[in-house]
Amino acid sequence: MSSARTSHHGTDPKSGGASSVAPGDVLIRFEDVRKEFRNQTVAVTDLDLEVRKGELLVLVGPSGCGKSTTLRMVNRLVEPTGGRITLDGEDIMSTDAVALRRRVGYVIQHVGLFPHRTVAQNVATVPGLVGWDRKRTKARVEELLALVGLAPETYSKRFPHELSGGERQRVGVARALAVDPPVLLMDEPFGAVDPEGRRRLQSEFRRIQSELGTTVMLVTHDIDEAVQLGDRVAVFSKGGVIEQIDTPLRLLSQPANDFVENFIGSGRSMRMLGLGHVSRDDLRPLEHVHPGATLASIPLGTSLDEAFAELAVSETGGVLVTDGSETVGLLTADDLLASLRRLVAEDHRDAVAG
Ligand SMILES: Nc1ncnc2c1ncn2[C@@H]1O[C@H](COP(=O)(O)OP(=O)(O)OP(=O)(O)O)[C@@H](O)[C@H]1O
Repeated sequence: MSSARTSHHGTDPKSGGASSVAPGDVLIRFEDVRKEFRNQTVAVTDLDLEVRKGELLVLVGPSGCGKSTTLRMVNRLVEPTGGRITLDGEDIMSTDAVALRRRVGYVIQHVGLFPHRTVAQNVATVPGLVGWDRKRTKARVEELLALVGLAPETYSKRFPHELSGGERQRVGVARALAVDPPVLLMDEPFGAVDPEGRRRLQSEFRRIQSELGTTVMLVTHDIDEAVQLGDRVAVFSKGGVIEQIDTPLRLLSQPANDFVENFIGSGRSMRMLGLGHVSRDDLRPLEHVHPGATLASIPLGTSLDEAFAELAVSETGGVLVTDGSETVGLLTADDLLASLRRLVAEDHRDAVAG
């Protein structure tokens, strides 16, 4: 994972450690940004926000709080009415809007693929606009399709109506990544996918993003998606106000105020469990297994919430943990709790070090 995974915090949950980040590590900066629409709706009041190079920053909050407006100001689909937004130090208002949009990928829920163009032609849209030759474009399209899990030989020539919703979403992601933009803006990108496909797509996307080192701002109203995907999560309230910006674990373990706590809602601890994974350090030796006991087994790397579900139905209070075909240890409820505590302590240590 890129260095962005190791987040550094200041002590102010609303700054998300802004003061501790070197200026060169910030890719997008919002300074006192305001957006008032013609009908006098103030969607964003006075926003200060820094997006660090290589991080995946999630904007989450209730409907109508200004998340999409904030996102769309970065590529000037919406123009700010006050303050300043810089991309790599350059004021976006003095950058040509078309050139800006070529540097900033944009993925929305209803992907907006061109219906009469094949998958390959859709992915090749921006390379075509910026004048890549055919050979380079073809190689890039194939590389990207493979990256998002769509075998080029099967999918290149299909049309959007010949794809499932999840496959269309993947094509949308591949298209947005085609010229390797330094920034990707994503507005509810996985919204159209069923829950199971969504989880898979989320984790695949996470892998791709960290491989490419793309800086991502992603909008969702789903707190589960936010804490699963984000290096940091900004919780918005009405008027584009940031109530807290922190790592997922800090957000869940130390909500800054009642608004954040209510927004996260019940199930905070289960969500925290979802952030951890069973590792060798959690296990006790196999001697602890009761002779004659029949235990379920789970692989190393299973998320702690799934491990918890197995433990909840285990008659002896333990599950075996495997690495490939080998059983490597026993996990009990106490071990699971210890693992969660360690996770929180490590995150806290990072925060203090930052
Ligand atoms: N073009 C527009 N003209 C006038 N008001 C607008 C416009 N676009 C958005 N708004 C208003 O600005 C506020 C913020 O909208 P925005 O779409 O940014 O919220 P959001 O947090 O992304 O919501 P959702 O999760 O429902 O998409 C809302 O009150 C919305 O009605």
